Amino acid sequence: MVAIQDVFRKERPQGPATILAIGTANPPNVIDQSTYPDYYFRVTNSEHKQDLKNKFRRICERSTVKKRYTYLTEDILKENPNMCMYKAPSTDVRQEITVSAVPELASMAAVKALEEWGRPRSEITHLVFCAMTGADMPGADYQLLKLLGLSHNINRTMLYSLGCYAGGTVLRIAKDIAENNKGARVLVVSSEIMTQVFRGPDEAHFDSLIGEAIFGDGAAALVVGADPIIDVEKPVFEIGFAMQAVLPDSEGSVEGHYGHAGLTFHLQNKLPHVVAKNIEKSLKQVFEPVGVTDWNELFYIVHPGGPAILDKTEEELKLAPGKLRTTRQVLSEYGNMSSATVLFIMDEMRKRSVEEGKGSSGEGHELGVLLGFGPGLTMELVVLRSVSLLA
Ligand SMILES: CC(=O)CC(=O)SCCNC(=O)CCNC(=O)[C@H](O)C(C)(C)COP(=O)(O)OP(=O)(O)OC[C@H]1O[C@@H](n2cnc3c(N)ncnc32)[C@H](O)[C@@H]1OP(=O)(O)O
Repeated sequence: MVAIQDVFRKERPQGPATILAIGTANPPNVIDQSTYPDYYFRVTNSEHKQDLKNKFRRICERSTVKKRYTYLTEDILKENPNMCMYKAPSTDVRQEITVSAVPELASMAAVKALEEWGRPRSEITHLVFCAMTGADMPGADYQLLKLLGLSHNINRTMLYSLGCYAGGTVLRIAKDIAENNKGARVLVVSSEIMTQVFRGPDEAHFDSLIGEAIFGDGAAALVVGADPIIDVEKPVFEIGFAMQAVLPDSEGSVEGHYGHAGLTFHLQNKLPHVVAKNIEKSLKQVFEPVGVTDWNELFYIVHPGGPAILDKTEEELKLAPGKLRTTRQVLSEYGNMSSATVLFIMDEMRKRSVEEGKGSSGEGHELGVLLGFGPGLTMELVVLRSVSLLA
């Protein structure tokens, strides 16, 4: 008798997983950071908390964020005043908005990625989807499949509640799928809606106000596959290696907890320091075997949890000025969109590299690193290899 594994054994592709297209999307409502403190304290009926408002204004100014996008309008907040308190029963309404918004925004990003990819949707074989919020059954992956008209036979993986590091997680999983299944084409999606996180100010929870100053809504989608079809598929970056680690002495640095008032975020002041002091050890582990010891030889896509994380990372790695400029630009234009942010940075980097006549999609460098951070404190490290832009 033929063994079952021999019947279903898959041929493996020759080359590494490759990013073949990227699309991004944001909801239409724009937050102007310069007027946000006035708006936020007015809409949450907190005008009397003047000291807190002044401190919040300083944080907004120093956040380096200029604008961000949100599903939440003033009308929604007026209709749901409990969302404007620090902690009042409001999970149901938050959930109602998020459950439909997560797949909706995801589909807008995915349509752009699929258009750029250029092949029929029926050739997508796998879907890997992450979202911090909006857990539901069946999940946002199922809703997206319906919205896009994807095959009912694709293999779906839905990852809820990972937090900001998930932008690296989805790439790591997509790499394993693409490199183990010949012909696999993986639609990778991150859709992050902060409706569960928005809340009014509270003096005893200033970390929550840091989230209010930086978080924004956004979705990104990628198509990943190995052995690109020449003259049909256009590689953007190769995924060379991917790993995850829990950083030492980091427990409690970032946590999120669900309750009757949605998702509350807890951030410790030491977070930027913990992140930065652990990066070099991991870079050495990964890059020394391939002969890279000067960290300025790499391009960088770093989850911009806040500018303090980027400042400390630059300092620890002794990076030349401007090495994180694409990361900082995305933070400035969109805020911290949790896991989607690193994928936006990747998109921005390959576009700028073309516009500025760089030799490769990685700002002229061959190798680069994508770093995701989030609850745990968990770090995802993904090594990317750029593609040549020289004719
Ligand atoms: C969602 C996920 O899974 C992962 C994530 O991305 S979570 C988000 C992670 N991001 C962060 O933790 C933000 C990191 N911090 C920053 O970038 C900067 O501190 C900032 C932009 C928020 C403010 O910049 P700054 O004003 O130059 O910082 P700094 O002087 O250190 O702090 C200003 C005030 O905020 C307070 N503060 C800073 N971080 C705080 C925290 N985590 N909790 C409470 N208070 C905090 C400081 O104590 C200080 O208060 P005082 O003025 O009363 O002394």
